[in-house]
Amino acid sequence: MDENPQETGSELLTPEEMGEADRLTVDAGVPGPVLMERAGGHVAEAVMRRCRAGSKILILSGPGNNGGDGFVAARVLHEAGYRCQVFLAGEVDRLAGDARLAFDALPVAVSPLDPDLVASVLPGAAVVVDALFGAGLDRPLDGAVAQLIDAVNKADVFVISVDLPSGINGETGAVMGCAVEAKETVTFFRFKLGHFLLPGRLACGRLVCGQIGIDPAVLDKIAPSAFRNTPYLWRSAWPQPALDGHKFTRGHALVFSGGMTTSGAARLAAGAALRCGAGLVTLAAPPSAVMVNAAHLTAVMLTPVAGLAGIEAVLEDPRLNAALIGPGYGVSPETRQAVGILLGSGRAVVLDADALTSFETEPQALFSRIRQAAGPVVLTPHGGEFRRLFPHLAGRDKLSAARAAAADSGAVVVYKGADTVIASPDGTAAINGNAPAWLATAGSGDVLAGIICGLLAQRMPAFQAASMGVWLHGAAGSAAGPGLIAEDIAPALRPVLARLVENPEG
Ligand SMILES: NC(=O)C1=CN([C@@H]2O[C@H](COP(=O)(O)OP(=O)(O)OC[C@H]3O[C@@H](n4cnc5c(N)ncnc54)[C@H](OP(=O)(O)O)[C@@H]3O)[C@@H](O)[C@H]2O)[C@@H](O)CC1
Ligand SMILES: [K+]
Repeated sequence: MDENPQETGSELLTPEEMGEADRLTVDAGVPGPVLMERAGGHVAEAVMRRCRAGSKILILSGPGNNGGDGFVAARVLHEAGYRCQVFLAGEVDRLAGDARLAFDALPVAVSPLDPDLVASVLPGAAVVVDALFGAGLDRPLDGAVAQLIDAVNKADVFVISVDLPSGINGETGAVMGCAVEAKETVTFFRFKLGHFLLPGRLACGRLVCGQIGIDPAVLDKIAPSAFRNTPYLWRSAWPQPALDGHKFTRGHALVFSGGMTTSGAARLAAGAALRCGAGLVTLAAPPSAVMVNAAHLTAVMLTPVAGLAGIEAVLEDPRLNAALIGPGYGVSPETRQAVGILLGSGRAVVLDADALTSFETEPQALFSRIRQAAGPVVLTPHGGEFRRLFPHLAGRDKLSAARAAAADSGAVVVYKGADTVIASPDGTAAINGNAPAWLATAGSGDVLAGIICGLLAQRMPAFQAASMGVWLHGAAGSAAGPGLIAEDIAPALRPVLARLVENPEG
């Protein structure tokens, strides 16, 4: 991503919040045309980085201010010696405000947007600037514009989208009818939610954020509650090992193993909990699975735990301060009871996989126990588990579904996927963007649950632990590279953690 993180910040805005930032800036005395001039200037610079003066550039402008940014870019590029051809979707007479001013200042003729005409000139274009629709898109695209977008997507051209690929909803990342598939997207001030939520993220190509003179102080008033999941979000809550500390100050995680033939998931999780800094990790195994676990474990400790009474007994050790249950544990009424015991124990608890599915028929029973729990709780559902626990949220976009799930359950919810959303019951949310495709492999989720449990054992607050866990998991997956299997993730945490220690910005 082409950005200076200090300048760009990690806040993710809705189009409405961006509109508010714009209004506050204009109220503070920066004229709208100045903002548009800078926005169009960033677009022109992106084109100039891509090709030389003399190249042919097609600018597709829409009827609003997104189109206005396109007109500014066209003027700047024309003045710099590029051959610009501008098309307008809509009536010239309906152009208003800043977009109208930018149109009037254009030294280039503007043609009405005829999809066939544009398609005929596409092959000769070095760059197509997509300035059709941005933040103001409020309904699905259809008709001639949809036909045009289809032609642009099929052509082998380099598309730079202004603010958002046209057709992508800036708040949800949804495709509204159809959407431009850009190679690069140039947005302004702060990234928007739709840049990071799928499928929007896939349509954006490379992301660039340019500053246009909006004072970041406006964010104090806007108070955005969604963030990119970067180290900025959680690094200050991460307790780095101190020389005068010892393993007990770094917490003791308890990971529950399934039976003899399903014990691998818990071992993956336990190893990851230890690798990410928990002082001690104990695997609690049913008697049938003690031998198989003993044959595999070295630094992770092992304790036999027989039935629910065994869980009660192991929890008598007050040093065990975080627990994970679910991976390979089995879906059953007994699992529900085991979860109930953990939630009543005051420990930080991570519920994953079978621990979630066991509550499919009575999710409200789980939520009421979570609300009574004295310790923090993190739920880590993938799409299927999410639908089982929160069927009433079907059809919602991922961010609002995750937020509602957190509010309904009282837990921090990690709604997994290529665009994992971490949501807290108070509405704060983070969207993760560093997971490589090859991280979606058997056992990967078990490792993630273990990492989060290990960070909770180190007494990180739940939202920060979950966010850091998701980020570490993605970074380790990238470090391990293609061909990765779940066993590779925990070892790959070492260089990632080393980089974080050296450079807390990651
Ligand atoms: N905020 C800022 O700080 C800054 C913002 N800037 C720029 O402004 C952009 C936002 O501008 P915007 O609000 O004018 O909206 P925009 O995306 O141009 O679309 C609105 C037009 O589209 C139309 N329309 C909508 N849906 C449609 C559909 N499906 N099919 C057909 N038509 C449809 C709608 O028409 P109507 O509903 O009236 O029929 C209206 O005419 C933003 O993305 C950024 O690029 C920069 O200049 C820097 C400062
Ligand atoms: K656009």
